[in-house]
Amino acid sequence: MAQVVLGVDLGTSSVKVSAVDREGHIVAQQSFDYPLTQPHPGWSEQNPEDWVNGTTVAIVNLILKDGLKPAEIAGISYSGQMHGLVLLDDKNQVLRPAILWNDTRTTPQTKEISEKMSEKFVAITRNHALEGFTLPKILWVKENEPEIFKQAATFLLPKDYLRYRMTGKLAMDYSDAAGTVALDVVHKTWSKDVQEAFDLPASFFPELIESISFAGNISDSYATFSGLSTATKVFGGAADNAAGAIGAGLLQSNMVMSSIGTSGVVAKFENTADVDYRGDIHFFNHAIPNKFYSMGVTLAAGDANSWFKSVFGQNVPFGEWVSEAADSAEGANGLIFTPYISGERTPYPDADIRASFTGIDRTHTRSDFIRAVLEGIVFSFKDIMAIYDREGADFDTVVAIGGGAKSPLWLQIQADIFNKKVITLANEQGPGIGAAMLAATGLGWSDSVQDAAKDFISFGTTYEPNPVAVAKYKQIYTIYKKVYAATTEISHDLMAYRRQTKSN
Ligand SMILES: Nc1ncnc2c1ncn2[C@@H]1O[C@H](COP(=O)(O)OP(=O)(O)O)[C@@H](O)[C@H]1O
Ligand SMILES: O=C(CO)[C@@H](O)[C@H](O)COP(=O)(O)O
Repeated sequence: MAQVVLGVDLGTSSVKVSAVDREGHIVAQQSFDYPLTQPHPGWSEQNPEDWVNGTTVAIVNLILKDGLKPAEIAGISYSGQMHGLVLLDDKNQVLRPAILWNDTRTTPQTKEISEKMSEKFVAITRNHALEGFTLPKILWVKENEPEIFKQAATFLLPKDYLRYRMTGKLAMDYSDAAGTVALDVVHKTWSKDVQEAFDLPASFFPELIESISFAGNISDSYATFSGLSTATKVFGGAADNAAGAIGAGLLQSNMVMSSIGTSGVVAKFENTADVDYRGDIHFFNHAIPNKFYSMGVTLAAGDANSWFKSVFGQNVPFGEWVSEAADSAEGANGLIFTPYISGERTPYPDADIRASFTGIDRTHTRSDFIRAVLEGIVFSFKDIMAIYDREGADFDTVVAIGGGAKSPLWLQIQADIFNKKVITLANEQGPGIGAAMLAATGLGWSDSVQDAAKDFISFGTTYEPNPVAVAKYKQIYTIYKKVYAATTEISHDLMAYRRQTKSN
């Protein structure tokens, strides 16, 4: 009987479950979409039950439609959207909708954290307290929904909640725990300083495990619900960017990963914690025990493209929509888009900045607008890479993953704007493959995550920078860099106006 592992990629727009055999081949894949609600400007929530139901439908389809036998599924692990707060009461019941990574309601709490702990906070957690991270969300509920917070016994992150529902056991892995900004990243313990500063009891913080640790078997109740076997072993799993990084083979410091999912990420493998970005770039524990990775985030990358298509090209298939940009030219004939539709994180930690098109001309066509959107997203990645350049980090290869890596045109735009070689994976599902590698390592199929990479990772096409396009993009990027400063005050005034009209 051929055994497989399941890599569950719990994304923001959907869950994707990949069944992967011992040789690293994806033998079947199923996904399920779920909604996101935005009840107020800057808010972003999901119902944790949707994650459980979506994952279960995908697993049931793997069994019923793809013919996977439950007894063949040896192990399961996860890649999860990061930072989302799932608050649980003392019976482990969900107390309110999950507050997601792209929810920016917490600006007052981020200020409170910086004022109370200042540089000590960055020294312990290796990050600034940004709106997207979990600790500010915990404080927001404490201050704004005290009746709910009074009932809260513990909290989990999205994929940890899903794992709990599949095994009945509460735990959080280090790579995701680092993104709460309540973890002492170097010492791998919940920070007592953070707990004391914000009056949070130690009992509120869940048990910490490694990404490759055995976390339990499929529970009786979930086996009945899903058709899985209770013999299937479940392993910790990782933050989606840590899982994506290992799934992209990012195991050496000469490589960076560029991920265009709902959000956008540029990440780099860090062998030790010696490098100090002073919080300008996130610094987290890796899914590989005692290794680290750094990363910067564009809050809306694929999402800016999806949003634009949903407004101006609802019925056009994604592939066709993105390909239309080929009818325009490098620099979109002088049209620049900044992708700040949900605020921004790196390098501008600014919840109230908003997107803009600059230079709209009577001659511009839809293809120019689409091209400007694709380019603006990649320019925002270039802004992240500028921090690595400033710190003297040397890399020559970019591995592209995420839904955005399905488009050859967008990949060439990345190579030309970065002026680096861009490599794809044979399958763009980096986080799902990373999750499968964690299960394979946990099961002992491989001695280490690095060892699993030899079987599980196969690269696809290489995109080389074209010198003519590189020169044009260099010129346009110089102009792009001026847009943030030029639009800050206007954006902030408009956000204040929206808040005022919403409350009237
Ligand atoms: N055929 C395509 N070509 C280019 N980009 C695409 C295509 N299909 C989807 N996308 C982009 O991929 C994004 C979703 O990426 P994905 O990695 O699936 O996200 P997540 O894991 O956050 O749910 C969409 O927002 C969209 O912009
Ligand atoms: O906030 C972050 C990382 O800090 C995001 O990268 C989330 O982890 C969401 O990921 P996707 O759903 O876009 O893959």
